[in-house]
Amino acid sequence: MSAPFRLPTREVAKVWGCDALPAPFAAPAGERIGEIWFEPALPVAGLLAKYLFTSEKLSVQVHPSDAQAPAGMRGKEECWLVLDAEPGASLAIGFDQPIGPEAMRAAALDGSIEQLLTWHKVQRGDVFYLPAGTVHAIGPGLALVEIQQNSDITYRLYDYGRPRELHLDAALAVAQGAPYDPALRGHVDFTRSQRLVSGPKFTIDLVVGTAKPDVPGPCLVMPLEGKATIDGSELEAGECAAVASLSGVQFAPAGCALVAAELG
Ligand SMILES: O=P(O)(O)OC[C@H]1O[C@](O)(CO)[C@@H](O)[C@@H]1O
Repeated sequence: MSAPFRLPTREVAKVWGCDALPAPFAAPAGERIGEIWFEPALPVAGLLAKYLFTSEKLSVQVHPSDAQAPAGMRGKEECWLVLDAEPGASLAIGFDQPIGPEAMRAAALDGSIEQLLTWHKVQRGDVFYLPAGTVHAIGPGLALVEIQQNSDITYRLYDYGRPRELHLDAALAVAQGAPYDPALRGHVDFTRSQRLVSGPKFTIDLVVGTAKPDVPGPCLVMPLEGKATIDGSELEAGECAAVASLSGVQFAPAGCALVAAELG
């Protein structure tokens, strides 16, 4: 395979980010890093993988679908795998009760939307798939991997009074005022390989040990623990590569990794 296969990283400072990151990451002095992006590239240009580190709540937000995104842009479906959670850490997905657009607008304006969302207590190994249109907010005290469509369209409904831009009309045009489907939540214990997500926009496999998942084409490879070897070159935990196939990839016997592939 032609080098370089490692995707370049981008550290994104966020008001809700952390000034101390777990190894192998490190925040530059004085910066609160919320996200480490792996810049998408061929042959997997449609997927964006990130690590997220939170010390405060993210905005209450929603993303559009492919059909709802501005012309020429992708929508944003996303999946989270929780790597670490402080005791009591939680994240919000969907609403406790169905809610219409006007009530959602009023709740976003007065901040009560935060209490109308369903806050899920989380722990290491929890997995959530978020279809476009799902209203959500990630809480503090979390480290997670996010695999998402390669899109940076976030419509904020509420930001706890922080001085960041809101996008209420755009958000209300795509937001589903519905409870979260519990079938979209899972849990892994990192002891065995398994498929975490089977579509509709991408697949994600957790690989524990050396056996390769059934992923026939281009994919992202993200070692979480231990190294993977790609055509003889080592890929460390905390790195991510885009490969044309898994044929040249060797997973570590005692490691675990994520493999993500675009669908459609
Ligand atoms: O608007 P905020 O709070 O910075 O959150 C944006 C972030 O939230 C996420 O959509 C995760 O929910 C990230 O992909 C995105 O960068």
